[in-house]
Amino acid sequence: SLPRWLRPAKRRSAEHGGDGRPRETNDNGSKGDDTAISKVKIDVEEPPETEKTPKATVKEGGHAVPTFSLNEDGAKEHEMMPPSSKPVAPSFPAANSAQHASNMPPPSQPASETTRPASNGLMPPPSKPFPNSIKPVSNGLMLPPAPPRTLGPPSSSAAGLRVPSSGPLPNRGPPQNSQQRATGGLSPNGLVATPNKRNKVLLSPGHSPMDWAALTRSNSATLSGVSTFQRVTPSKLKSMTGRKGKPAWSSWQGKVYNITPYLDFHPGGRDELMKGAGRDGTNLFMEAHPWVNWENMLGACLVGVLVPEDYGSSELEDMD
Ligand code: HEM
Repeated sequence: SLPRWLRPAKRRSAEHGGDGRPRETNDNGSKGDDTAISKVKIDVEEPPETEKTPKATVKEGGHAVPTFSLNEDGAKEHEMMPPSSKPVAPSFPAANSAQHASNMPPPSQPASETTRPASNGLMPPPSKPFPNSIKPVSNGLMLPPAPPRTLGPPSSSAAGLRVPSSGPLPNRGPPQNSQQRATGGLSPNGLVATPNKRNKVLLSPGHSPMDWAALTRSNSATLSGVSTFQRVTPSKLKSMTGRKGKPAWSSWQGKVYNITPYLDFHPGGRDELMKGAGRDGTNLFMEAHPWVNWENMLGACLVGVLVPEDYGSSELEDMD
């Protein structure tokens, strides 16, 4: 394959003079492919003899020929080649369609490109041909970016690059996590089976989450049920069950909240929320909906902080 590359270059120089030997060179082998390629080149370089001629023109074209032959015959080899670089190919890849088809009208630009490669093609090292071959292949397999740069070819090449890049639009991962989504994800996992089922209750009118939010903003001072910040012992917490006229308190990460005002607003229902009354509700809460922000929602219901049993006065114990 390599020798072919070299050959085409030479031929190109000679051919550029304006001869129509292309046919001989075209013999390279892949007929079917040649036809396709030839078509492209033909459009670019010489409008003249259409299909049959194209083969000859291609080789003579020099630039086109080498690239073509490589593509067809040695496409595989070239595929493996590193994206080195130079531009001869640009015209080529453009012709290959992927880029051209999508972006630019081939005729005018390709011609310019072909001419360029020719100039380059005369002396240019083997590297050029590779890129070309690579490009066509690359259109399907590899990324096109490198070749266009080196060539610095016309807008068409650039366009081609742009297009492919845009084409493989980023695969976007899972949608952003929202509370709801999180719940959905959890349910499938099965770890939190119950919550997944969304055992929500029908909240009475005026008790929607929005209503709760409005309430906490307006009456924050009264929702805790206490006038001063409390030091709450475990026994005290235990006594605040929400029964016998007492409010329901529940602790979360060392903080004690009065959950009574929230009972009718709790989407999971009063009964569920009451499971945490008089005790630390962290585990229950986390099992049901770890994505819910307890502190934000019940900030207005903050009673105080938990303290060791012997921390306070005996009065607290008497409360039981
Ligand atoms: C302490 C024991 C608690 C239990 C056992 C419990 C249980 C539940 C259950 C079973 C649901 C319905 C299922 C679901 O929505 O996934 C639910 C929903 C909900 N709970 Fe609780 N809950 C508790 C405490 C709390 C607390 C303290 C808050 C507020 C800080 C709260 C806020 C919510 C919210 C906002 C929802 C709706 C969640 C959503 O729509 O994604 N819960 N809860």
